Amino acid sequence: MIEVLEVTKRYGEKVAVDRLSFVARPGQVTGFLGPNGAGKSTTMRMIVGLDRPTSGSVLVNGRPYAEHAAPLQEIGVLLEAKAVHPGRTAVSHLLGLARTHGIPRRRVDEVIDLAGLGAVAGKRVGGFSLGMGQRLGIAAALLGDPAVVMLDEPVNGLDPEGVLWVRNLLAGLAAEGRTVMLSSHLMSETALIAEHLVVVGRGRLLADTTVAGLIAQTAGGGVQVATSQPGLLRDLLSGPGVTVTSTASEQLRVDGLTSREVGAVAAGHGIPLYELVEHRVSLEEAFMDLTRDAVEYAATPVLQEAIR
Ligand SMILES: Nc1ncnc2c1ncn2[C@@H]1O[C@H](COP(=O)(O)OP(=O)(O)OP(=O)(O)O)[C@@H](O)[C@H]1O
Repeated sequence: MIEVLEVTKRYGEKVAVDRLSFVARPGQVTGFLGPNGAGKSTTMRMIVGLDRPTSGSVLVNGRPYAEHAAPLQEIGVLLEAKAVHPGRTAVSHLLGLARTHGIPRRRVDEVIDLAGLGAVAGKRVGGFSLGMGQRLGIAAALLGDPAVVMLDEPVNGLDPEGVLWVRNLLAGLAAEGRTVMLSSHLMSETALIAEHLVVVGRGRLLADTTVAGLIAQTAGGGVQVATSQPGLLRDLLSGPGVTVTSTASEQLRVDGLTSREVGAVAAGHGIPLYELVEHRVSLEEAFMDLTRDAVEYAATPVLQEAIR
């Protein structure tokens, strides 16, 4: 379990993380989402003691990271995939890490297989592609068979097969009862992997929810209807909590009712419908809606104009 409790991190004037609280629980994948500069990496660094909160506290399996005698066996982390000596081979890098914790060679071979690195295990890391580096970083994170796995942008640089591999791997780790947390700034991709979502912007918590919850809390898109009798249908549908607007000569947009309810009213009065579409808000729209005011490096209208 990872517990982030009222954490604030300042760098001089800059507030990178602002009274942030959330819990990543065992048995599920938590997606840690936010636009660039939202404070995700800073939070992850504080979770593993690489940075100290200005205030608040962070616990891994009930204790601050530094208080664990064998931290690799508590939490496996991928923070910077390229933070490996380029002259080392994948095996020597993992063996070096394993020795610090008395982890047997057998486990090194296991994680090499698990990460699909068998063919390149004896090659120098300096020649690895970004994707291979990510796989090596994930192998290192799993080395200590930890109860908590935390990965910063794990699918960055992976091809579609690699993305699928990460997705299945993380689902498997959560199914074994581990706490899995991954950061990303891509909503649609994260929604395929994570069930629990923690969304941050400018260091603050914007949402602590599920994929379904995020969609539900974003304003719905209404129902679009096309009929030969828009006036009659409009009168029949109008009522408390329902707004009906005319969008074209035979088209209406209905807010406050489902497509099923609109269809039932039309059928009940013998009104023919040519179109009945519920506009669903996409996850990406929901995410952008939520983080709109928290994007640090948004293109200004002038810039957008210049790009056109
Ligand atoms: N060491 C530092 N000194 C000063 N400011 C910092 C430092 N580290 C991070 N920041 C600032 O804190 C804010 C949060 O940065 P952080 O890297 O945690 O965001 P992020 O969500 O991980 O972004 P990205 O998706 O771009 O990696 C940013 O405005 C960043 O410029």
